[in-house]
Amino acid sequence: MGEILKISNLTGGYQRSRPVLHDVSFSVNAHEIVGLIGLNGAGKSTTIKHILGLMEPHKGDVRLMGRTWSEDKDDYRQGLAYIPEMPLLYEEMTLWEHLELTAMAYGLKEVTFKERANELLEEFRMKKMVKWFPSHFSKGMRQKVMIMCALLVHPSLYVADEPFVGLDPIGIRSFLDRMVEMKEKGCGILMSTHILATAEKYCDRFILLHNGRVILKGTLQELQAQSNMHGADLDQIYVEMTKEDKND
Ligand SMILES: Nc1ncnc2c1ncn2[C@@H]1O[C@H](COP(=O)(O)OP(=O)(O)OP(=O)(O)O)[C@@H](O)[C@H]1O
Repeated sequence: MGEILKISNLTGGYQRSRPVLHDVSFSVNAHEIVGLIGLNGAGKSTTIKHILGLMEPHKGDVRLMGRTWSEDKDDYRQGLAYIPEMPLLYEEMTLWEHLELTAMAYGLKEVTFKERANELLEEFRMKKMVKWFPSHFSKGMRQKVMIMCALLVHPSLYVADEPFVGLDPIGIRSFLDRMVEMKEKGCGILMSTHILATAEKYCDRFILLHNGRVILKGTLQELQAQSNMHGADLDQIYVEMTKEDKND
């Protein structure tokens, strides 16, 4: 199976003297959605920062299509699209300009850009707002701009950090439908979320992080077998595995 992202024995964090992640290893393949699951402070966002090349590993490495970020920064960056938890928009740029800027950063052809942009505006019900500035957007609308920017480009890997926050049910459905479509086209998708019922429905595999370590990984069936909880759902496994006395 085509390996898109491979994290090997990653130890990392904000200070070398105090790593947050310890020996984290997992991969994301083409044609799969992988759920990154963990309690508050487990290390999901820190893992994502390492994937985005914002932080240097203390040990181990992160490879996107076989390359590390430091080997080829531009190529690495164009290979992924990121949907952050907190929408980051330029207050002086309209919605359309945000889409245009993304298209330029990824070297999208004009015709492809316009076709995809119009489709996305329609689907996310944002057509009326193309000339608006972010100060007029609701929280969910801001998140939709981030999602539309990510969907405009077709990278090898999508990384989404809590993508549902602030979205209405139709927005969530559009986002998930699109993720499934991108997965079918061969992208790999890594999605961090606390909404386990949705994760269980859409993710092919899961990575359970706890205190900066991977405590379980695999399909739901594999997680059930590893935790000796046959028939349990993701929520039950997660609660059981993160009980303080079990792992500390
Ligand atoms: N900027 C920072 N500087 C130092 N430590 C940080 C910083 N950001 C996060 N941490 C620490 O790193 C650890 C992991 O945090 P991280 O944000 O990766 O967790 P998370 O799993 O994304 O949590 P949440 O579900 O709350 O978003 C925590 O102990 C946190 O205190």
